[in-house]
Amino acid sequence: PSLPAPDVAAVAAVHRTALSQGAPGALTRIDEGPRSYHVATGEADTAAHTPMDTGRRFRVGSVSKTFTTVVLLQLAAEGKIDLDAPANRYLPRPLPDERITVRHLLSHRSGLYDYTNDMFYNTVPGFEAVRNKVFSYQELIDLSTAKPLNNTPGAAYSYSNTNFVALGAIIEHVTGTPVATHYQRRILTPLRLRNTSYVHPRTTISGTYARGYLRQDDTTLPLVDSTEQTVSWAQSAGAVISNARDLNRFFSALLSGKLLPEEQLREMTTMVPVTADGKQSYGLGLRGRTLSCGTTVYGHTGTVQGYYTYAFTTSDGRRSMASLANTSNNGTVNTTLGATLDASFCGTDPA
Ligand SMILES: C[C@@H](NC(=O)[C@@H](C)NC(=O)CCCC[C@H](NC(=O)C[NH3+])C(=O)[O-])C(=O)O
Repeated sequence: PSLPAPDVAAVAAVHRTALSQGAPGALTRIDEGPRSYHVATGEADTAAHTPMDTGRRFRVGSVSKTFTTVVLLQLAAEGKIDLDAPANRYLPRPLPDERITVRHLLSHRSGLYDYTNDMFYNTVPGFEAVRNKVFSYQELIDLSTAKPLNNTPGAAYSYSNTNFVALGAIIEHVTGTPVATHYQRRILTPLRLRNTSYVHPRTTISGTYARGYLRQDDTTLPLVDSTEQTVSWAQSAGAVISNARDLNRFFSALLSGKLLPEEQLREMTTMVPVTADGKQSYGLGLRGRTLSCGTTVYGHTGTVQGYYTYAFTTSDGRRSMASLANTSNNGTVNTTLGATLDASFCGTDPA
């Protein structure tokens, strides 16, 4: 079934609303076969007054979780990891509950506490305390396991960055190779994602990029430029840098079966509802959203200081969209930006 054409005017209206709610800039790129649609609004750099453009790189936050999942599931397809084995079989130091499986980590059902709740309770002080820090996976896991599990392993969906830090530790312990190398060899090189990188613990973004601006908890105070940071607090859960074109290519390739064997892609896209209305779901490192027109799209969202990302594609990978607003700690902007999905895939302005 062919989708209605993207409503580019509606995307631009969503951007304008996001700017009115405090985002310095926004970009959306839609790719469908040889066609691409571009909408860029506001500024990529508020000091230099550089206009936003859709080619700029940015920190993608939890969209990184889907990259980590592709590596993990390729290892599963190679027989190196059993998704239903205890995660402890593959970790250098055990998690506190043997019942936690690799699949629980991939689907946010382990119960492991999310250490970022404490780390960023006070947004800017929390960020300033870690922006130049380098953590080991174990240090982050230890921050989590200092607190009790949220739930019995497998009993419930409970989003936690700890899950994907543990998966990064598993990938490196099982293969002896850094996650960065796996991203490069298994995803970035084959798909020619030349604007995507994993440069942890380097704090700078190379090439042409959008600067990110973190809103303070006291919203009357000016935005904080949060562009340079290690993102070591997230790593395999959130430290990838990319741009809209590369994200669209990544998700299109993933959903059209170019990155995983059928068996693993089926496991990844076996979705569990995570909202009462059933419109939002989670599979393995993958979010599902059913839009106002009934179309379900697959991808991930991302939040890292100064950057909100949406990156989604259709079930056949035919049409993909990536949107960025270069602010964060602003839930209104994050919700507003999500309306680019309806405009891009349903061709309507959901307002
Ligand atoms: C939700 C999102 N998750 C992610 O992208 C991960 C990597 N980010 C976080 O857990 C947010 C950390 C705090 C951000 C900070 N907030 C605060 O400091 C709040 N006190 C900010 O908004 O920049 C996802 O999966 O879509």
